[in-house]
Amino acid sequence: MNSGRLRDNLLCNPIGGNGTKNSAQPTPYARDNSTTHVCVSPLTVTVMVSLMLTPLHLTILIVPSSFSLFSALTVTSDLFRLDLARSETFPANRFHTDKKAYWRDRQFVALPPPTEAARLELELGKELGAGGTGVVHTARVVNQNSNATIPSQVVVKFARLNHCRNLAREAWIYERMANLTELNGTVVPHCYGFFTAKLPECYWTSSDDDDVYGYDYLGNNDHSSHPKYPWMFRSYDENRDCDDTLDDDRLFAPLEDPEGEKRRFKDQSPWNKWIPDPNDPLIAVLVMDKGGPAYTLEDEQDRDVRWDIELLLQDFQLAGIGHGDFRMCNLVRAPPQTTMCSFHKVVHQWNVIDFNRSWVVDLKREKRRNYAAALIKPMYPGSYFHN
Ligand SMILES: Nc1ncnc2c1ncn2[C@@H]1O[C@H](COP(=O)(O)OP(=O)(O)OP(=O)(O)O)[C@@H](O)[C@H]1O
Repeated sequence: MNSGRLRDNLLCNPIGGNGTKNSAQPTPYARDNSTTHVCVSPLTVTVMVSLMLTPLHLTILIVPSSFSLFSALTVTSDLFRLDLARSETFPANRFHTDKKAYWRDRQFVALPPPTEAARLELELGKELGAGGTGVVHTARVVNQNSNATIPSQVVVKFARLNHCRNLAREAWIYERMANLTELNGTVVPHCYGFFTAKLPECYWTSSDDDDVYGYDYLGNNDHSSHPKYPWMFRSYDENRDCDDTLDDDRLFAPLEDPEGEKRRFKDQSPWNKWIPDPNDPLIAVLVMDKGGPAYTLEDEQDRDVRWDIELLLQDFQLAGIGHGDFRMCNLVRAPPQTTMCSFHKVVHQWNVIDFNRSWVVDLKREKRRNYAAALIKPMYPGSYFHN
């Protein structure tokens, strides 16, 4: 069962107890549909001790994060030029394991996007992959005027036109990881920000007249598996009028009004009630480091690979981030510029991507921290992971 399903179970069936010790289990935790059994391995013990002794991987970083380096982005291709601005991300509600509900929390807010930061210019390359939310392309860095060194190749994840809200959520997870944890650049690719632009403001560079006059830019009638523009609907996009529901949309327990100034909570976010507007379509993208090939069953035969994945899952546990969709396709070889994980003192060989289904707990405020940490850890390897 993936961690999202496990959390759903918790919401439906309150579970008692912290689990049982079972040294015969090959993986740190074993779970079934009706109850939760938490099996303790040496790695689990490390997490538990860490939860008592360390600041939970949640350190306020003093250096400006990669997420705030740029306030403007230009993406060019043979067909178009897009000028995008940094946009506000979409905060999640806190998942409160004691209350068994999502909860509005004063620390779960979006940061104001930088307006006077540097500009990044990219030339779009080939498509790397596509999924439920978007399409990912390689891109060459043509120019950038920040003081930071960034790799010459990055990736751009385009939301399809109906999935900008989901991408804004993924962006918030990257923003949170970049500002409150050491995960970016060690177990997830560095993310260089979340940018949006209105499609009508796009500049068409194609010399083909059909592209300029009367072309179906939304892809409503394009049924090919690789539509011409990355934001276009794909044949498998069933619901084009709204984005997919997120977990904390349906399980939010309202709180009292927030105190003080207007804060950027989930329910006050402009993304909360966002629906795609076919007459004024929005383009939304994330820019991040390029990882290598995705995990395969062959990789799984390697004990060192399995160990590295166990360690990086531990990093997520300590940061309080449940992935929600932990599958083979969401594990990629770490980018070459990956830095050492300060907790394990190794450079992880793998990185986790795709966070639009993620959920966040604040472990230091959970009454049953070990239980919450166990809940965060997805089954690895397992049938859901092999999907
Ligand atoms: N940073 C990256 N480095 C290398 N490859 C990547 C990166 N990000 C995405 N990809 C590739 O693009 C594919 C699609 O990306 P991603 O999973 O983020 O899209 P999605 O639309 O959110 O998919 P899903 O249906 O799983 O939600 C990945 O499976 C992977 O092959």
